[in-house]
Amino acid sequence: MCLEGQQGAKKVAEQFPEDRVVFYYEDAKYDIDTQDDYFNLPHQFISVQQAKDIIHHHLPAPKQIQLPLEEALGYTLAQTVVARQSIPAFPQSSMDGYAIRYSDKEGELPVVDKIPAGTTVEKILTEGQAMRIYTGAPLPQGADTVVMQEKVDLSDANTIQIRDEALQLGDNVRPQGSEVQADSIAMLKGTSLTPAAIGYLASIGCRDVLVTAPPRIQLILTGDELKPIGTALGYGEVYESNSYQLKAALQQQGILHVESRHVPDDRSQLQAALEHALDEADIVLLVGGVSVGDYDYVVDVAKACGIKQRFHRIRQKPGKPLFFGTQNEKLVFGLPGNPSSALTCFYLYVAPALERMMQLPQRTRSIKTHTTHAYSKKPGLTHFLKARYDGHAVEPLHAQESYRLQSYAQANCLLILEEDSNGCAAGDEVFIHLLT
Ligand SMILES: Nc1nc2c(c(=O)[nH]1)N[C@H]1C(S)=C(S)[C@@H](COP(=O)(O)OP(=O)(O)OC[C@H]3O[C@@H](n4cnc5c(N)ncnc54)[C@H](O)[C@@H]3O)O[C@H]1N2
Ligand code: MOO
Repeated sequence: MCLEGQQGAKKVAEQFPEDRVVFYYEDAKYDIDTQDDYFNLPHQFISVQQAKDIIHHHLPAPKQIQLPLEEALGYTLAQTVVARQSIPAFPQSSMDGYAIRYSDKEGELPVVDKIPAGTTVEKILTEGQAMRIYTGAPLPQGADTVVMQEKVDLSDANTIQIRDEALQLGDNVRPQGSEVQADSIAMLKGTSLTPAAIGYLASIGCRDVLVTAPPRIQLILTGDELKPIGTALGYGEVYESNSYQLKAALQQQGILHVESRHVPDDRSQLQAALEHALDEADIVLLVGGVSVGDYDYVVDVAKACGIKQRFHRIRQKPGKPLFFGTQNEKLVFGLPGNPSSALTCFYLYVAPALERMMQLPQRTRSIKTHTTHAYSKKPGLTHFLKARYDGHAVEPLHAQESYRLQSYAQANCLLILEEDSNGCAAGDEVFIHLLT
């Protein structure tokens, strides 16, 4: 059906002057006047880029959570941290040696006291004296310089003579507040919490941090044929493996705790599991049952649970039957059950959504390189081939079938062959999607 000339279609066409707008018959009942109207359509069999745009449009605003520092690795700081105190909190020696007044450096100085690290009583150094001091110890009041112990002659009478031509005022002293001043900005909101960032926050006495929260995720695995690993396979059974790879991929995104549940191909059990998951989670990942078979209930059950379909099926291989829907701010992905398809859909659609929701640094994923081998395909679907990139060129691997993971286990990227292409010849320039 052609909507040319109708109000809604006209307005969309005005907003996307470069694009041709094609509507399926079912969609024609929707009034499309705004970009929101477009994104709210229950799209079918769309392009990879449309799918990415639709997911992006429906992402909820990032949330925040307070975490103990030791659990904050990899998250993004959601609040600027202001230092409560100056660090170092006192002028501190950075060497094992002697604390002196710089103006006394030529004289013979009696060593009148000893200051180990951890000394809690402030000592006072008067003119013409030295004090033994150790790395990390507080400088005595009156001292301004530390001489390394290798650069002095120590007499039997416990006096020192300095042999350090290059000695400068303030040498080997860490001034109070030189790391950070009390009440100044210690770390800006948006900083990625690397091991060093966590160490730095600990060193300034910060115990808990406000970070962008990882979404709560529930995994639902569907299929009568699935058996847990560790048991013997009966006739017609397969090991349930998708939960392992998806949980591992989620862990790489900083999501460590994921609840998963296996449900048989039964409409009411699936509906109960999905309703429970929607109560508990921000994102539900359903796996399997998303295609067109008589036992593929995911799409129907999602609708019965009040989930609005945003799209079903993408013009891509593997992962063609991917479903995406929302219920208020909750996201529901129906990943295809074939293991390669599930993982590829995770990498292409779920991982970028998580990165945005968690405000993680955007990784450069798509790069241009050359392929070592030819690969032919028919136009119509974007192909994502399991492939290995060595820094110079990319090699498409064997075992591209979506039920197989053998070569995926060796892959570090996906080689992208565009929807309308016939494939590639050896040496052709291609885009790859990096996985590591
Ligand atoms: N007539 C058609 N049949 C199929 C089409 C189609 O367009 N027309 N699409 C095919 C494509 S492409 C895919 S991908 C699959 C997706 O199917 P489902 O999402 O419905 O997945 P299932 O049928 O439940 O399972 C597919 C396959 O994967 C195995 N599986 C499922 N879950 C797991 C798991 N957790 N761990 C390990 N293996 C799993 C399952 O046993 C099947 O072998 O549909 C095609 N069919
Ligand atoms: O899209 Mo399916 O994922 O080709 O096997």
